[in-house]
Amino acid sequence: MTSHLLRKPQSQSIGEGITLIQEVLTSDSPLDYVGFKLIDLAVGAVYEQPLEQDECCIVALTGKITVTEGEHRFEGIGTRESVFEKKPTDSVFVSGGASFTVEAVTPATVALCYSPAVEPRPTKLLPASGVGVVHRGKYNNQRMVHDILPDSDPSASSLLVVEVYTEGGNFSSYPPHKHDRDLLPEESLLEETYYHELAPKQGFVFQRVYTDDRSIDETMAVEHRNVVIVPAGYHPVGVPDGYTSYYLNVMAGPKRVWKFYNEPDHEWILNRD
Ligand SMILES: O=C(O)C[C@@H](O)[C@H](O)C(=O)CO
Repeated sequence: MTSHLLRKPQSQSIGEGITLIQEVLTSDSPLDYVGFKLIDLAVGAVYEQPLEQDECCIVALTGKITVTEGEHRFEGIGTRESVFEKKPTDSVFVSGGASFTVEAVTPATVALCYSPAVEPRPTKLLPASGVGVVHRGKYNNQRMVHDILPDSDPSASSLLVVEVYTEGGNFSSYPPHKHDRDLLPEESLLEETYYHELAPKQGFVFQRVYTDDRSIDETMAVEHRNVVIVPAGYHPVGVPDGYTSYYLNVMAGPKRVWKFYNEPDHEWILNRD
């Protein structure tokens, strides 16, 4: 059966030195709020993007880039050659209605994270030094999180962006939680995309996306550079021994609050000594 939630990488030339690896649009996915692109840039390549109704977080996943929007110019940003250096990177937030360019100073991979521009916000560098690093979980449920655009940071009007590292033998986004009901303060409605990388590259992880009524229930073998779309439901990730998992989450919904709801059957996992 073809999965509607799992996207394999493509390799489509969309300009001189620009390769589109992933593209998730609201028009070709079950999502209403979240869009995502991943592009590879050769040195000197310039990607240009006019934004209309969407705001965008440009994440310098690897390599060095220069981002320009109007009079704003952020030169040579980006901190790592591989995401598996496990250090935070630089990003730039650009609001709806603006137009930006990304130029590669070195070979680079750039994540473009989109959501509706609810209110205008100034263009802003989100420097690596400002990224919160959080270690969560215990036993085989440990992960490290880089908060690039958490809900505590008002730089964006609807977008949330986070990176997560999970070592082999561990689960993350676990115990299973969801955020698919606009029911604050108990739960917020946030769609989500997962962009995955693996080290070493031939690895895979398992991700299950499922709702309480099982109208969605897919368990996917997810490989390097795949995207998993989470329109609703629980979305845990399990990482086989020997491999390290990285994923970049983009979330958005009607309210910019990350309030998740743990699946009651598995909540006991959080309450162990
Ligand atoms: O803590 C984690 O395991 C990361 C997840 O919270 C992940 O960012 C997510 O599921 C967001 O809803």
